[in-house]
Amino acid sequence: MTDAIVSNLYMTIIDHYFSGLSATQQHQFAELLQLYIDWNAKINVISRKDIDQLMVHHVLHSLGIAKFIRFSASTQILDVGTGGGFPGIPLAIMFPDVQFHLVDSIGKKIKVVQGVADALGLSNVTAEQARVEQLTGKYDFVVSRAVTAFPDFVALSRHVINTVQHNAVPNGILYLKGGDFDAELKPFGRRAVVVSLTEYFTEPFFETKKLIHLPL
Ligand SMILES: C[S@@+](CC[C@H](N)C(=O)[O-])C[C@H]1O[C@@H](n2cnc3c(N)ncnc32)[C@H](O)[C@@H]1O
Repeated sequence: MTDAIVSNLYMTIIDHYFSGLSATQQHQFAELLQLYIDWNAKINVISRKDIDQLMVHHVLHSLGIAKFIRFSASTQILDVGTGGGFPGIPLAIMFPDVQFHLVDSIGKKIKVVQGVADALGLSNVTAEQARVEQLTGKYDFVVSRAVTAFPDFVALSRHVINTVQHNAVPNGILYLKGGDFDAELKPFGRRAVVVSLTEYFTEPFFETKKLIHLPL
């Protein structure tokens, strides 16, 4: 199959789960595969075996957050440890009226993120090489996937959460995580809400995948 055909097949998956996308959003999602193939050849941000699974393992996985919450316009989001742009880039396509700041401690990853955002014309995305501990700005939500153990992640990033609420869901951390992490959630008791992504998506990949929401 050519990459163009694979892109079209993937678009069917996105359309299936998210109806009503604009032509611009459809075009941006369809462009992702080729953009990541091209960038990944220069700077490795997605494992070579996983690039074939980009749309499910990375794009749809990121969009699990969009099933949990529809961010209101002008919400400010920080993606911590974005790597090649996940979950921030798919969410920025999904919510063009929401502002996304994507940070990673490794500069070459931010180069990829900036390249992808520029190619897609994502004017709601900024990207910065930084450690979250150094940031002084405030955000309604921190989104993230696969950065560190959850308690450590909360300790590193809780200082950036804004106390003024703009959304139906309380401000806080939205963290995508797989596997068994019950022990990691113990310190937060019932405050941490865990949703299985199988509630949203039927692909077997999501059988072990969860979203944690910690209001802060
Ligand atoms: C396993 S990768 C995950 C990348 C991306 N979130 C994903 O799911 O594809 C973890 C990333 O977190 C970044 N990172 C780790 N600690 C960080 C910190 N304190 N501040 C910012 N980025 C950090 C690393 O540089 C790395 O790119």
